Order: sequence, then structure tokens, then C-alpha cells
Amino acid sequence: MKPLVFVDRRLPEDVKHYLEQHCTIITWKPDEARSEQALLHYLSEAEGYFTSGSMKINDALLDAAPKLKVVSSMSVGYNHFDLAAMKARHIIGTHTPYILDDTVADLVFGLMLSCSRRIAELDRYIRNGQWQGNEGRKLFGLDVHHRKLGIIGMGRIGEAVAKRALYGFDMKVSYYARSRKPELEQRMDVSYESLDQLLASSDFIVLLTPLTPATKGLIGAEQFSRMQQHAIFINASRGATVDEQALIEALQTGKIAGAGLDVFMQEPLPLDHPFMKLDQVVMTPHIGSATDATRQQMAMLAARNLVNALQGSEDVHIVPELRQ
Ligand SMILES: NC(=O)C1=CN([C@@H]2O[C@H](COP(=O)(O)OP(=O)(O)OC[C@H]3O[C@@H](n4cnc5c(N)ncnc54)[C@H](OP(=O)(O)O)[C@@H]3O)[C@@H](O)[C@H]2O)C=CC1
Ligand SMILES: O=CC(=O)O
Repeated sequence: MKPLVFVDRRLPEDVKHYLEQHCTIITWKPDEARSEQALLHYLSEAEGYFTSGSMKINDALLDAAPKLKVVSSMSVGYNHFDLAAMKARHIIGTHTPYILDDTVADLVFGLMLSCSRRIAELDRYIRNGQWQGNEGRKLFGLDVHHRKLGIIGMGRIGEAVAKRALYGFDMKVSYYARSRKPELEQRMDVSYESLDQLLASSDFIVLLTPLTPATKGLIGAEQFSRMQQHAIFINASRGATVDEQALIEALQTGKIAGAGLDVFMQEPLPLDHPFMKLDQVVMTPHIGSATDATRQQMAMLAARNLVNALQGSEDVHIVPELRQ
């Protein structure tokens, strides 16, 4: 008998077809309200759960899903996994690393360029009928090329960002991570700096760590105070890695020049959020990996992870903390 799996999102046709060959799929009914209660009901019989990160995989969910063996997340980040709760129940938790690196790195560069050359702000300027044609320096921005980029979290995506900076924009690149990376430093012209050094010396600072207990609030008031006044800060990791109130103050008081944000403490961001009033902030709605091609590959990889894990195959991207 095929295992029952709950799928919490619409799948591309070929991914659905692949899953159906190996599993019996249950999913939301058309127009069904996506309540937690309904989800727990669906999960009560499921052996597999295909998710995208919107639900916390915690004790409450796992208690309601006694047959669950595998949670396959269509994301590389897995801060929605309560690792202790999953470990205690021997749940296999999988994610989709590598295939989205270039797509996310492209967005990071988009945010860097948009902040420094004021693309979003000046788009609004034209649309508002403000363009006179004699503005001069008023519309000037900052160069990206030949400046210094500091990457906090030099993993898969960090490396893809570094590549663009070094080979596309002739930038100087330094990084901070938990461990120093001699192999990477040999392969690419990047150098390790302490967090404080990196913050003080970089023109652009890109945050790309996972959200963990150690990175929660990693960048706060003290860190913003170390940055240069012309620095531009980009967060593409998770909202909670930054103290948003401290970021707002740093922007309002001119401690830093701008911020490009793809992730927020509260998503979707409420309309009355202070970021909305800051022209020097460029925001995107958590779309780092959101291209058709990349999302298609992520969906297929998540489906293969689910099927392979249910079949006991080792060809599965289990998150590091849950590997045997
Ligand atoms: N905005 C979006 O749409 C997307 C956001 N993301 C986010 O990006 C994150 C990174 O993804 P990816 O590059 O694949 O992950 P990796 O695991 O490859 O890289 C993570 C990096 O963060 C570093 N790191 C971890 N903990 C700390 C810490 N406490 N202090 C300093 N550095 C730390 C790691 O250090 P070390 O190498 O020393 O272990 C590593 O260099 C994801 O977890 C997710 O949150 C991912 C995809 C899309
Ligand atoms: O935020 C997206 C992810 O893949 O993680």
C-alpha cells in the first residue's frame, strides 16, 4: 500500500505526478480555510508531510500526527523544525539545499543595487511626477563596484553572493562565519574577519546565516553602531536574526545609509510598519528563491526527499542536526 502524505501547497503537475506514483496524496480542498485544526486532522493519518515552512513542526503538531515519519520542507532554511521534538520521535526532516543558491544570490545583488542606486525610490519619484530634469546631485547614489562587501554566514548562498561580487563587480569580499574556511580562501579571493571588523570596514553587509538560537538578534544596536554611515545592510536570512527596532533606529538616525530586506519578523509585513515610511529601505516579500525554474526544482527535490525517506533510501537531504 502506498503511504499517505499530506501536501500543504499546490504542486507543479510533473511533481504531483511523481508523488502520486509513490504515495497517496491528501491536500486542502479547493477554497478550504487553512486552519491549524484542519491541518492536524489531515496529519492524523499521514506518514509524510510536504511543507514549505509556514507551520512549526513542534510537539503539538507531532502529537497529533502519530504515524508521521518524514517532514519534507521545500526550503533550505529549517528554523520551523523543532529539532528536539523531531529527534525525540525519530522523525526524518529534509530540506532543499544548493539548487536555490544562485537565485537567492541574484536577489541579494538586486537589493544591493536597488539600495545603493536608489532604484525603487527613484521609480516612485518618476511615478509621482517629481522628475523635473534639473535635479543634479539630488538623484545620485553610491557605487557597488570596487567597494567592500562583508558576508555574515559564508555557506552555500554566501559563496554565490561572493562570486558575483568578485567576478562581476570587482569588489573586495570578507566574511564571518562560525568557522574559518581555508579551502574557500584558496579558491576565491575572500578573507575572514571577526564580526566587529567586518561591520566596521564594509560598505555593504549581507546577512545570510540560518536562524538558530545563536543567530537570533545577531545584528542589533551595538552591531549597527559599528557600521559606517554610508553602509548598506541586506538581510536575506530570516527576520529574527536582526533586531528590527534597532535597525529602524539606525536608519532613522542616519547611523547607516540604507537596508534591503527580503525577510521580516512578521510576514506578511503590516501596512503600518515603520519600514514603510523609510525611503532608504527596499523590501521584497520573502522571494529569495522565487523564480519558476528554481521553485520547480525545489518542489521536485522536496518530493524526492519525501519518497526516498519513506522508502528508506539514503539519497535524502536530511537537515544536519537530524542525521544519524
Ligand atoms: N530570503 C530567502 O528567500 C531565503 C533565505 N534563506 C536563508 O539563508 C540561510 C542560509 O542558507 P545556506 O547558505 O544554504 O546555508 P548554509 O548552511 O550553507 O550556510 C550558513 C552559514 O551561516 C553560518 N552560521 C551559522 N550559524 C552561525 C553563527 N551562529 N554565527 C555566524 N555564522 C553562522 C555558517 O557557518 P559555518 O560555515 O562556519 O558553519 C554558514 O557559513 C537559510 O538558513 C535561510 O534562513 C535561504 C534561502 C532563501
Ligand atoms: O526562505 C527560504 C528558504 O528556502 O529557506
